[in-house]
Amino acid sequence: MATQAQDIVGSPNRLARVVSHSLSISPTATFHSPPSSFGGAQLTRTITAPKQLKPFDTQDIKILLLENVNQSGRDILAAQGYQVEALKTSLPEDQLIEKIRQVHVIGIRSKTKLSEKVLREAKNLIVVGCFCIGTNQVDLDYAARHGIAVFNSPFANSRSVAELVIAEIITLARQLGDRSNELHRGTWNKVSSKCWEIRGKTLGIIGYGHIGSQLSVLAEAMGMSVIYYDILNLMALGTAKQMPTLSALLNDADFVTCHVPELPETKNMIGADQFEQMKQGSYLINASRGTVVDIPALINASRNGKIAGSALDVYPSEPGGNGDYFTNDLNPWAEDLRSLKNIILTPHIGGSTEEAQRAIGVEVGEALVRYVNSGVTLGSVNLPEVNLRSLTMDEPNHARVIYVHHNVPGVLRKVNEILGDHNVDKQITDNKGDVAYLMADISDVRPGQIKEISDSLEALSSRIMTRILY
Ligand SMILES: NC(=O)C1=CN([C@@H]2O[C@H](COP(=O)(O)OP(=O)(O)OC[C@H]3O[C@@H](n4cnc5c(N)ncnc54)[C@H](O)[C@@H]3O)[C@@H](O)[C@H]2O)C=CC1
Ligand SMILES: O=C(O)C(=O)COP(=O)(O)O
Repeated sequence: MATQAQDIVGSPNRLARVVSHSLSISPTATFHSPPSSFGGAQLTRTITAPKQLKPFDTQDIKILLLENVNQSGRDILAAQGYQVEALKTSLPEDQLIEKIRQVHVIGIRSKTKLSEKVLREAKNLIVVGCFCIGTNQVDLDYAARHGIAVFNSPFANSRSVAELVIAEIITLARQLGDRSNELHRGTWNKVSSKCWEIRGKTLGIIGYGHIGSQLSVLAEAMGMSVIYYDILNLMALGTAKQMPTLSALLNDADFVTCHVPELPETKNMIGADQFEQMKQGSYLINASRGTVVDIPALINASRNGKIAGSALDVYPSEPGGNGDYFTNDLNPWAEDLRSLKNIILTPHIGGSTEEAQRAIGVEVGEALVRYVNSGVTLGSVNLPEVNLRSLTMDEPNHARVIYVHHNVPGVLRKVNEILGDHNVDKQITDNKGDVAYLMADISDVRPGQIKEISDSLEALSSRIMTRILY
């Protein structure tokens, strides 16, 4: 069971006003006159000047961060005055549901599953920050259809994963794990049989995206030949060669490494048939997602000598936190896997470096602040990417209206009938599939009118979520 070491940042005891799902955040605190100290200067509201320029009472925003999100991300959020609660582990589903009901923002990594069941309870949630690359753990479609934006960090840990794989290629080729374990147990076992240089060997990369292509460059620099397979036709780096089929790659590679996302099409992408097609005595590495490799098939292929070694960083089921056991209770074949020779088992650490975690904390932390404070969706993986220049502080009685709605005909006309009583300074709208995102800055608004605008927008049948900022 996950230990829940708590590390509370911010002010957990300060009561947040409940923000309704039609999220007009603290409408009564919406209009902040420019502080006199600004003397009418043309100050733009930016996320780095939160103290007096904040668009609403940021102390009302409740954030839950799970899975030991890096301090860099926590600091960015806490600096805004948000209430930030940070836990070191993921949470069991029942506890997650209990917690998620109360927060406006949740930050997770690869472990926490935000399924429809969980998100259905998240009545106050406006945004999810995945402090990692993968977003397969979130029901992106459900989130979009309920106006919940999702952000991630698309490549801040790619280099760390690529470097780990390089280390694993050499470790497997030289059986370093076994030699080290033997000597740890006191056994001197100096052998060269079936230990190889990697120079001149062929690396087969499945998925030539951010990680696969970075790995390609590093592997060539060490004298390997690189071939890759991808569903997209992608430019080869260096002298790498794209293969027409997965089978062609499996037939030719000495080392096969997987870098595809978790998708229905990639589930058990490497199974008994694929091991069959691999070279005798070849190696398999998986640092993508645990569902990509059929592990019982890998165990068979290792036992019958087809596979000379393997490295796994990811598993179909992973423990909730450090110190938890990796046993058959979690994955029925765990003991068999642990008993194999020349297998490197790591606890999903591909992206776990100081550099990567710090960069991810900053990138996702800033995206969350931008979204909460300004409604900007740049970098969102499930909503259309919409940006609008920030309001300036010297103009009183401005408001930013955000209206997430179903992408059906006639909505803009109705919205603009509502906003038309005010001066619409600027407006932008875009859609992604069935969901559209509209942002408008309006002026000549008196504080009492905010609720009226919000209620009118909420009454439209197209409404998914309304937020009024400033
Ligand atoms: N072990 C770890 O700690 C980490 C694991 N990851 C995992 O690695 C995965 C890959 O990461 P990136 O390279 O950044 O992703 P990416 O999106 O840049 O690249 C993935 C590539 O896979 C290709 N692809 C998709 N479906 C395919 C299929 N059926 N057959 C062949 N190719 C296919 C795509 O076209 C794309 O080029 C992530 O989705 C994540 O699950 C990412 C970071 C850290
Ligand atoms: O970035 C990813 O997708 C990863 O798999 C790394 O996940 P983590 O942040 O270590 O839980």
